[in-house]
Amino acid sequence: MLEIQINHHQVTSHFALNHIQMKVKAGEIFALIGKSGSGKSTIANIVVGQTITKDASIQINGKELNTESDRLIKLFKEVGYVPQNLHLMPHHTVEEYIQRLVQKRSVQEQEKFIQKNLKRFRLKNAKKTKIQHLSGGERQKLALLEAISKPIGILVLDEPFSQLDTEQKLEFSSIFKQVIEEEKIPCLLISHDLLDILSLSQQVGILHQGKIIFQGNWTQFKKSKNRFVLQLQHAMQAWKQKVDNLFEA
Ligand SMILES: Nc1ncnc2c1ncn2[C@@H]1O[C@H](COP(=O)(O)OP(=O)(O)OP(=O)(O)O)[C@@H](O)[C@H]1O
Repeated sequence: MLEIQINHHQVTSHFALNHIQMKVKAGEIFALIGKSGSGKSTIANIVVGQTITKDASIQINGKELNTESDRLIKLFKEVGYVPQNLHLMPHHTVEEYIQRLVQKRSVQEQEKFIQKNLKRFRLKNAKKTKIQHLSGGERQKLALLEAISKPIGILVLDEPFSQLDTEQKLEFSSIFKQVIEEEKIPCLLISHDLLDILSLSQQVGILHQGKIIFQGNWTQFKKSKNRFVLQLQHAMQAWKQKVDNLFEA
């Protein structure tokens, strides 16, 4: 279980996070959505330990990460993080890159890890391709693979869909969901587009000007009369109507 509590975090004189509370169970995805500038990346950075704040608590199974000593580390040790801008070494092939992730293991274990994950992440056909020549979807899959290649207690992804086309989004979603379930990790997923997280997350939180103005499961989302949720529901219905019209025509 991941428990996040950020009481107050002042970013600028005009912007602060206030009263943020989220709980994510093992194997579940909590999708945090909000418009640009609502504070999503600031929350992600606090949860992974890249932004230091004292008035916050980040706990994995009751163990506090946000302590004086852990705040000195650039990224909390138990955290897997896929940032918005990926930093993958461009001149390695996919296979070399994966091997590098597990180079401390025995040769046999390395080979087992490589074969298992080339299959699981559907990267077999790209194994000899240099990272600089990969598609956006392949790069995103490799970044996720890297994040889970060490023992972690939580996983945080910041806008993983923003560089992907529709087909890549669908493929990445399905692999991502399967990996989270298999690894049984609580996951915080940051996104600005509700359509990307539909049927992917168990819970959704809506962030507005540094505050969470709705959080719950999809049944609660459907029933909610919160004005921000209603706006999103209308947008979704409009999309559905467009798709229906296209296929009925
Ligand atoms: N290092 C910084 N210096 C000054 N202002 C900042 C800094 N980081 C964030 N902000 C401000 O804090 C607010 C929240 O930014 P944040 O990046 O968390 O939003 P976001 O929801 O992730 O936006 P986006 O979807 O565009 O990435 C914005 O008003 C932003 O300008």
